[in-house]
Amino acid sequence: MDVSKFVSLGRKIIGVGRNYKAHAAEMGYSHPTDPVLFLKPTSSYVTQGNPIIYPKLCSNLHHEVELGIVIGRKGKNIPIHDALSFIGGYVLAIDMTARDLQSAAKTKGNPWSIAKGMDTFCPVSPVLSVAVIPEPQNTAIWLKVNDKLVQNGCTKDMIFPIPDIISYVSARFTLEEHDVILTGTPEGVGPVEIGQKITAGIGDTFEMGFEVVEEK
Ligand SMILES: O=C([O-])CC(=O)C(=O)O
Ligand SMILES: [Mg+2]
Repeated sequence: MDVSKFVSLGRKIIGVGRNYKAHAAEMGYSHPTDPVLFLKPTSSYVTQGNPIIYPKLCSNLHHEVELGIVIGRKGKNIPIHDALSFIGGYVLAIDMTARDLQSAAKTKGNPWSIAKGMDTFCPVSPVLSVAVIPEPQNTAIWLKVNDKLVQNGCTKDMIFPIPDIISYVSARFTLEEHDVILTGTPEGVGPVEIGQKITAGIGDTFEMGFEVVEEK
């Protein structure tokens, strides 16, 4: 699968929040009893070679490194035992979050759409084949800000494992080919600043870099 193809197809980006206990703890969230879902528009995609834009409307932009599942075929009400067969590949993604806008939305009981969905808030790798990630539930994901390692997690620490997420989402939204599910971030989220370089990777298998620039 070619990332430029699925970006242009304009499918869904579904985020799962609070899926790692240590991240839920660092944010002061209670332990969720069901996956917490949100959506990002496809206009938030940004691929390597292009910068992350720090919006003028935001004053606390955070990084959240995540493993993204790329759906390989259409499915509705997918049973947990069959869920892995709906995976067409993976992306490494950064769920960029305007933490100030998210906090304000939480206080008012408003949705997170703006905080999660502004332009360039979904940096993604090219689609990685399933063969590249043989153990998706035991894979290291990490993120550096200017060469300082700030997130260093493992997908084994997910509260809701990948098959459960796919099943849960598909009971609510029909999953379509090339949809992306962001599976949540491990601990260590924090701010990025204009001029910084963000590097994220999957163990020592893959890495990608993005520069943070001011909105013009
Ligand atoms: O904004 C948050 O903390 C929720 C979220 O996306 C995550 O846990 O990955
Ligand atoms: Mg996230």
